[in-house]
Amino acid sequence: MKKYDENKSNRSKKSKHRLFKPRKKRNSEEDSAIQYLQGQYEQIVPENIDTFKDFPLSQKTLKGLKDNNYVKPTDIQRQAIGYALKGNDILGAAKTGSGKTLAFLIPILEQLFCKKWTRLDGVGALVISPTRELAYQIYEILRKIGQYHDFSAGLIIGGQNLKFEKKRMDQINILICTPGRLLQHMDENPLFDCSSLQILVLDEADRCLDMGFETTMNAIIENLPPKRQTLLFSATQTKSVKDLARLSLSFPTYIAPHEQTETVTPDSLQQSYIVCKVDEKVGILWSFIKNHLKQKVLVFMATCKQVKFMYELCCKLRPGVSLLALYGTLHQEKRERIYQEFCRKSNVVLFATDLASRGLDFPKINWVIQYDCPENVETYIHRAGRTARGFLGKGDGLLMLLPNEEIFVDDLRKSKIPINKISVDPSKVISPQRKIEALLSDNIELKQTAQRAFVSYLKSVFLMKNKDLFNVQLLDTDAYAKSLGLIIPPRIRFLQKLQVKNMFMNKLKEKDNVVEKLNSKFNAKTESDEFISEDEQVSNIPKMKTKKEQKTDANFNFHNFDDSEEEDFLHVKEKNVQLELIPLEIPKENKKKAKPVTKAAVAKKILKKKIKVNTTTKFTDDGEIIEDEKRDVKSELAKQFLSEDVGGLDIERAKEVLQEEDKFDKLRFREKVKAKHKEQKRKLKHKRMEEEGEKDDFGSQSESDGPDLSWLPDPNKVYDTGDHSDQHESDSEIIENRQKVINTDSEERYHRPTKRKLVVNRGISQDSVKPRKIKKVEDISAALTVDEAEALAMQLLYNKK
Ligand SMILES: Nc1ncnc2c1ncn2[C@@H]1O[C@H](COP(=O)(O)OP(=O)(O)OP(=O)(O)O)[C@@H](O)[C@H]1O
Repeated sequence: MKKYDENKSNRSKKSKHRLFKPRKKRNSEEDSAIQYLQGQYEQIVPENIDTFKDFPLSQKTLKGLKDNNYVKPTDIQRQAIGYALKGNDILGAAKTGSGKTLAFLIPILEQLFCKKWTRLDGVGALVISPTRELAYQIYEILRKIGQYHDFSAGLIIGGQNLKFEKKRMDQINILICTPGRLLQHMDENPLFDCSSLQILVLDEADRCLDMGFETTMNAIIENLPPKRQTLLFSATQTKSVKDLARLSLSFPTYIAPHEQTETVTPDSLQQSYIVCKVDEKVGILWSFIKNHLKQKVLVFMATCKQVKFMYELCCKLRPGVSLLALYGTLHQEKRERIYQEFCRKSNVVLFATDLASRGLDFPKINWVIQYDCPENVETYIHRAGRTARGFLGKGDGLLMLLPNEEIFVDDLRKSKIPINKISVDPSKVISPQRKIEALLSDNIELKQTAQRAFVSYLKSVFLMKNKDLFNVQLLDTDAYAKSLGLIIPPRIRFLQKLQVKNMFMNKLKEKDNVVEKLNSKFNAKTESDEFISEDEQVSNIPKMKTKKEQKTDANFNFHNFDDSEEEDFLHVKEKNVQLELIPLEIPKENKKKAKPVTKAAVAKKILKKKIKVNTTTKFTDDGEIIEDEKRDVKSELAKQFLSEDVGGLDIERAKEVLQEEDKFDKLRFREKVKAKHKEQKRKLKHKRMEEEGEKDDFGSQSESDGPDLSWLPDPNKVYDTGDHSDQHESDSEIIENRQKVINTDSEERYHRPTKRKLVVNRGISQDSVKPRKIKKVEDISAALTVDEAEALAMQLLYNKK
């Protein structure tokens, strides 16, 4: 309250600058009104309350209620408001749709009014709701009935602009929030301060305090001032002492106006159930929708994926009514839009998860269908309670159960829920299976959605706590897949794993039985063995097996277990009981004692073995190590640095080393670039040559044909006189040489290659381009004897003539 006083003084300082005289008068009026109201609190008798005016409420609140047509309080309002005004902690339980929201909003307004709460006083009341939609709904009702008050109210829920919320947190008096976002502000927002909190309200308290929100709620409660008023409301109120202790309630008043009534659900709610096979569900729901086109229907399903699929499928099948879907994985804006659309429309079907099961007050719902069996009775009550709300509300509920789920009806009846079995007229059920199959074959996305829906449903059944009620093994998965239009049932990995695990457990059990048998047999045997001579006993002891043999025996028997093997198994065991039992019966204590291998231990081991971690060694085909240049250090400085075995890291030194290494890296890089350029050039050249080759193919003769020398004059015609027989040399060598000389000579005359001139022009030394053939002539002349040379000269002269 200290802060409150400080703020009051601040306020008076500020007000000096304004015209404040008339306000002073009003203040005194207000004070006396507050005093009067507070004096009346002790005299409230719930039974005497007929209208809201009978409560000692402020004019502002009464006006707000009247404007919204709230004249007569409901049972829970009549009983709870009085105690709440007195400042008692309250545990309120009343049927769904019985007006619990006003039962806590009116006391909040009144308490803050009586304490003259202002913006500067910070958070005075905190309302926590399990879902965003419910928080939004409470916020809207508060805005309506509190319109004449000067308090500021804030809606703090996930999916909204956190920055925007953060800036305004210090100006909010009444905070409506979801647990997650509230904790986020508590942790991250320095402007958030709830040290002067007066009232804490948990709507759907049992849900807020259950396992799902446990840690978040514990953290929130820790941050709240212990001196406060706490109000808990729900249709299925928690009575758990543990929960109440968590909230440190001080002598809470338990208010349950409907506890003595015959039913826990609204009287105007007509409830029925049907039993059908899992593969009939889609057909029945589709037929129901087709037969209730002029109604407002809410269909609850177990998972988001089912909702998504059913919504998309029905949209494609076009039943002739508006369709909506509401589930947690949708974007917040979309969720809000759908919520409002469903509130507004009258002929509409909404597919939803349990997100919409608690607290939401959709107006005038005709039917609530529970397509999948609810987790427990509480969930059933909240789902069904979305219809038949308020004073005049009426509605119907339909629960669809599988044959094995029919036992759930007993639980419902035990919990005072009147429900009747009805049967479906098969002639009225139109199964859209063929259409669905056709749609799925055309639309791969829809098919994938169907597959996900299929798996998610099985998973949800598998994860349910109540195994008597939910048994995934009893589901005809193939038929169910077909009903969703999936001709080939999707793989259900978690089920396959489960089956393997079950098999494993069964075999273990069988083994345990065998071991027990063996133990008893062994005991019996040892007793009888006492009468056998020592020698005989020795001969009966089998040869000791090595550990490895024991292990393989055990494994073998384990994996290939059948009756015949059991015989062998028993036989062997009888002889060597001690050995065979070891691998089978691993004492649990021993298992526990096994030290977990820590990362540090692994690192130590590696260090001991001197293994260089994070290194890769590459080998050639011949087994030689390929050196990785990138990893090896090159500079002397780096080598020295690595060889030093000093703990820690000298950053300056490491920098120097890196700089040194950098030089080598640059060199390596340059070399690489050069090699790359070279390769590019080579490729370019190769390409050019190929292109030239291609040109030849099209332009002239191909290379393989050789150059066309047909235009050259025939050397024989040029040099020959005609009679070759006379000129035949006896010596073959001379003929050969002579021929060469003739060729050279003719080449010189007719084919002086221009290329050589070009080469000379480029400045290449003359020696390197010396015509080889001239050299050959020199060689030849050198190799000839004097006589031969003379003969050759004569011949040449003769030819010239
Ligand atoms: N005094 C009243 N007079 C007329 N209508 C009322 C009054 N109180 C509540 N209602 C109407 O009754 C409906 C249900 O109220 P509310 O949502 O508070 O119920 P609830 O008990 O919180 O339900 P649930 O358990 O499902 O959360 C609302 O439409 C609300 O406007």
